Amino acid sequence: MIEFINVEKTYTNGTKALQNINLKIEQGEFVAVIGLSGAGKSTLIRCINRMHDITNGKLIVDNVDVSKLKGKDIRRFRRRIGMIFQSFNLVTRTTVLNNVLVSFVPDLPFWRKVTGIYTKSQKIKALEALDKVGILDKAFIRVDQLSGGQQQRVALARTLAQNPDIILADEPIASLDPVTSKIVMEDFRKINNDMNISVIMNIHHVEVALEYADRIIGISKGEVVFDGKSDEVTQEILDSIYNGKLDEVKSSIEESLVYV
Ligand SMILES: Nc1ncnc2c1ncn2[C@@H]1O[C@H](COP(=O)(O)OP(=O)(O)OP(=O)(O)O)[C@@H](O)[C@H]1O
Repeated sequence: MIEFINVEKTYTNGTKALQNINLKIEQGEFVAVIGLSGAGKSTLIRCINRMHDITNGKLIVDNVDVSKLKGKDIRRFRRRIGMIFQSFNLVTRTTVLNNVLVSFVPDLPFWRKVTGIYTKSQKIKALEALDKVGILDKAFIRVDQLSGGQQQRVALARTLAQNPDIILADEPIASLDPVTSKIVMEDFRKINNDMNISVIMNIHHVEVALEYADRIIGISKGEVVFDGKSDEVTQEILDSIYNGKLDEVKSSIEESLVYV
């Protein structure tokens, strides 16, 4: 379980990105975090794996007080939390399989890191992860020959290979067209349903969030203004989360897709 208790985050330049955050997210939930640009969605997600430190309050993940972790313990903790970014973060000039195998690097002894020799069982795990997201046939293809959606699925496979309990996804479909977005969202749904991995996703596409997530957390100016089931979300609630600017958000998403 992920628990935020009176969490506050103020950046060093004085920007208060989060305040009064109180949330409990159970294992296996599929949560979408929505809100205007600058509302604090990314900050909220990135506090969970200590990419950002909280300034006040407590953040507990499976009985671990995240703020108290140090050195090796942070790295060990992060192994249980996969992170997916809008930009995929792949090494495009090598194969799909090599990109997934990278997830094992922190576990390798020094000589294996240098020689890049992975064990048979690691290779099997990597191939299984590719199979789960439906791109096993692409294992030996260079990443730069794949479409955006396929690249995001490689990133998902790389995360799955590390056997996480939680996947944090920061705008995973922001640079994908609607059809490809759907395919990637189906992967998230499958992983969430079949493997009981919690998915916490920051997303601009409201309709997609409502379709795929079980729970919606609406953030406005660093505070939670809605927390409930997707099917409880009404137009009024969306207006309060987006300060009445939802149409502007939708048209800016449509404009950005013209350039995909
Ligand atoms: N590293 C940083 N240093 C200072 N301020 C930051 C930093 N990162 C984010 N902020 C500020 O914190 C606030 C919340 O930002 P955050 O990126 O969490 O919002 P967001 O809802 O994810 O926005 P977007 O949808 O545009 O990504 C904003 O005012 C932003 O300018």
